[in-house]
Amino acid sequence: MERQFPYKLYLVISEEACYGRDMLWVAEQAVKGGVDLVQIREKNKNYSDFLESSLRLKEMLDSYSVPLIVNDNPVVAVNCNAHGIHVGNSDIPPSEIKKKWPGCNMIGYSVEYMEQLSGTEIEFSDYLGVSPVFSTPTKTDTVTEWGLKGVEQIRTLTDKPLVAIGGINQFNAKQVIQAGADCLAVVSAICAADNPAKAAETLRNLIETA
Ligand SMILES: Cc1ncc(COP(=O)(O)OP(=O)(O)O)c(N)n1
Ligand SMILES: Cc1nc(C(=O)O)sc1CCOP(=O)(O)O
Ligand SMILES: [Mg+2]
Repeated sequence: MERQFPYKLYLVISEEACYGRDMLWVAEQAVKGGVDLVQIREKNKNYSDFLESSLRLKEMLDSYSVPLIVNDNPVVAVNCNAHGIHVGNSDIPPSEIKKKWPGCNMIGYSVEYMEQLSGTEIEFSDYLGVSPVFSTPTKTDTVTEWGLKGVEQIRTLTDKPLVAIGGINQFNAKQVIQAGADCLAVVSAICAADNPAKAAETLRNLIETA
């Protein structure tokens, strides 16, 4: 049985997404509200700034026993002793990550095409990002808007844990879980909220009662 995935609410965070608020503060509030997995996703930082932010975030998250996932960059991930990495179709594939980073605890892999589900990379992945469930201004270089029907369909085709991402908020969270997602990943629903702790708590309650 594949679906050993204890995480339910996944914060994907960057400095940019916090609109001038301290990223560590936003992340800590989110964890207090119920986030149980965090990904640092810095698309515009150089290596040393990305690493420095990751180290600071990791230190804070360690005090709550919340794992840190690094987006895209295995060197940053290894050097901040992250729990794992998330990669997509333009990144180093999961099979290569497994070879180069044997100590990696978790590899997330974005699914943008149905064909990926019958490919070999899936076997090397610990969860699949359903990418995106709904189109979102936060990330516009996406392919298929899966929608709820897409989540349902993917659910029938794999036993891998499914992390839904893209346009998820308090108004659709329950439906996305009911469609078959194991975990919801959000950027703006928490990072742009006036009260990130409250936003996380609301989402977490919706997930738990879906
Ligand atoms: C949980 C989760 N799912 C999907 C993605 C997207 O990854 P990717 O397709 O590699 O795109 P970028 O995030 O690198 O722009 C993700 N980051 N996290
Ligand atoms: C990081 C990311 N990946 C996506 C994908 O579809 O793979 S969508 C996305 C951003 C999600 O932001 P928001 O919660 O603000 O919609
Ligand atoms: Mg990527």
